[in-house]
Amino acid sequence: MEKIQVALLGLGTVGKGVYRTLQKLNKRIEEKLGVSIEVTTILVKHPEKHRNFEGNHLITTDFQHILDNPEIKLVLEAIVGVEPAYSYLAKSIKAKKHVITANKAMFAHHGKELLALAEDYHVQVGFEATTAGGIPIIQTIRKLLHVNQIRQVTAILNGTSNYILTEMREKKIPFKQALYQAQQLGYAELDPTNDIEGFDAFFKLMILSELIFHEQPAWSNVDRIGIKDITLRELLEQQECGKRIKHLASLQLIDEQIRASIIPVSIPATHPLYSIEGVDNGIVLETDLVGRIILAGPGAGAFPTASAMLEDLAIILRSLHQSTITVSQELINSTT
Ligand SMILES: NC(=O)C1=CN([C@@H]2O[C@H](COP(=O)(O)OP(=O)(O)OC[C@H]3O[C@@H](n4cnc5c(N)ncnc54)[C@H](OP(=O)(O)O)[C@@H]3O)[C@@H](O)[C@H]2O)C=CC1
Ligand SMILES: N[C@@H](CC=O)C(=O)O
Repeated sequence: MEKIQVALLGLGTVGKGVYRTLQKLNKRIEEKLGVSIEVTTILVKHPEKHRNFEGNHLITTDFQHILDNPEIKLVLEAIVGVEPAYSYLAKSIKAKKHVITANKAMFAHHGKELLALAEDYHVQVGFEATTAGGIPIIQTIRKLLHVNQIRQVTAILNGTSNYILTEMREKKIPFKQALYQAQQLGYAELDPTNDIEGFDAFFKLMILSELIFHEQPAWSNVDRIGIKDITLRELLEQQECGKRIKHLASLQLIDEQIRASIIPVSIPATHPLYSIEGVDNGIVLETDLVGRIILAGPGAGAFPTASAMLEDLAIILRSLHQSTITVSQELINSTT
């Protein structure tokens, strides 16, 4: 069976989730895709932390090992921050490697450039894991854009914030304790500022805006308020009135202008996102043809994110296989 060598950038919550899922589901992937995936090189920042990590691969801090290895066809990126992630992926693409990323901060800043570069170098970019964890929102939107027009998106896009608000309200615990739990569960980033101040949901909303409207609003025009100042008392008061405070991201086109916001809102039980609880994310798409579509599911964590990255991997490998079949068929046709 053909072996596909891949590199993993990052071996934290997501990196380990991807690695372990590949080990666990190896047989299934082989049966479904007809190829065997082998993680040969893993890039980390602090190699001493990973000395006892299972498996047979090179753990390195030198990205050049990955770049210079022509056998590595695909790079899965799960590191933190805009740089060096963007440079690594741009270089990978120029070396004709396909890339898959979970890094929304980087992709909100540079997704457009990476997609254009990938087109020039005839490789593919997967970014399903950047937005809403395991929910296949990117593929769903892509499928809807052929004929439908998406007019409005209302969503819960940060698993950590939703988890904190749910835990505080249900268990009557303070913000700090709920945040600590979210960190222990691998939902919150190591530095949780982006989660609790709304930047993480902001980056995800900008990625959706780019995908749906082919541009982002001016970042300075987007209202962004996080959840860090919401008190247990406020949550319980709203509950008394039959409402729940949710951290809502909204995107819509008004008079040809993209309007976006990420703010806490008190919503009634009739709202489609009222029952999205815990680490789940929820997305309501309003479209002109099919109408309303609602997606919900795990918005953070090792395995939901691994699911999104590996579905991207499957899509890329299938399309490569498909183009090989097409090319072979064309060759057969031209010789007969
Ligand atoms: N956690 C989640 O639920 C989700 C996270 N994401 C995104 O996935 C990415 C990874 O998140 P997560 O796994 O939680 O983060 P972690 O902090 O758990 O892990 C980050 C990993 O990246 C490595 N790393 C960081 N900077 C560098 C660098 N400059 N060079 C090489 N390696 C580096 C770290 O190395 P070392 O271990 O040596 O320190 C670590 O292994 C982020 O962009 C995040 O936004 C997306 C969806 C869900
Ligand atoms: N920290 C993020 C992880 C997934 O994107 C979140 O909590 O949603």
